[in-house]
Amino acid sequence: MTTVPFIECQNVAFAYDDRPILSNVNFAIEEGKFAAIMGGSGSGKTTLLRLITGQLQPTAGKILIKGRDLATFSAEELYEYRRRMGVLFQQGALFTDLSVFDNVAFPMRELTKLPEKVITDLVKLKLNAVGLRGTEDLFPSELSGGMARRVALARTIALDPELMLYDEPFTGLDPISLGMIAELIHRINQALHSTSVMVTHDIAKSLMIVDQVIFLARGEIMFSGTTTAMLEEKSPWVQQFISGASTGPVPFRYPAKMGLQQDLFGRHSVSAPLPPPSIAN
Ligand SMILES: Nc1ncnc2c1ncn2[C@@H]1O[C@H](COP(=O)(O)OP(=O)(O)OP(=O)(O)O)[C@@H](O)[C@H]1O
Repeated sequence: MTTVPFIECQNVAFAYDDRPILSNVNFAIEEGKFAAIMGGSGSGKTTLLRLITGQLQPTAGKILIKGRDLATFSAEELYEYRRRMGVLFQQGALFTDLSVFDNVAFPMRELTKLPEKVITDLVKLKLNAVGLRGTEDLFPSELSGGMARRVALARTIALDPELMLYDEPFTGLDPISLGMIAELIHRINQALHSTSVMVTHDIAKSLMIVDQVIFLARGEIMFSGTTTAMLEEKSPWVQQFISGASTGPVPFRYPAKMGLQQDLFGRHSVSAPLPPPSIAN
């Protein structure tokens, strides 16, 4: 019997106005699996995450959630879909004027009618899960970067989401905090059996915790498969990303609309010679 994937992208394309960002994106993530979206800066990873949340709509193709086209969701269905989603943003943005307790309780108070007593117990359980029980009365300014990220993680799992989305959860962390967050994300994924998608640049850590990798380059999928298959992948794009080499097929330059010469001397100056580089002054 074939199962319906939790998320399936079918020939998805997306453009910001007339600027194409993604094309021909096809992949499926089965329920309970953990996928990493990797790729160079500007390759469209966050855009893909926004398409999955329904914040953006594809310009072509379909995104199916449990077999249903996200574009056909009613407002109520979209609300319900998002309510069951936990999103951990880059930097983990906590509300600075709320205590740790109120930060974690926030989604419970906003999205449920749970009594305060139950919320208090749940907040303690969630903080315990990230190793921070006892920090309830602290404010974000009193936390280290790693602790703040863990509080944000506790808030993200407040309502036991069935879909977890992480946008570069390791950014700006020291190696020890990074290891802790990676381990926590892994444990939480195992405990909640949630389907998870993580946008990340950190190959070493993420390959240890995810089941599959979707590798984007120039807005297209260069590789999609298991972590083992990725490590064995011969494509120079993937190889350069894994090795972190500064030279290779991954472009260094933004694709400017005109050449440098035209940019400096005007659109009709194709034949004007560039001056020699000046070392004076
Ligand atoms: N709101 C927007 N309007 C117009 N262009 C945008 C917008 N958001 C992103 N872009 C452009 O879309 C491209 C892909 O951006 P995106 O943020 O998805 O890339 P990314 O792979 O997540 O990059 P990074 O790893 O640097 O965060 C980039 O060239 C970016 O400049």
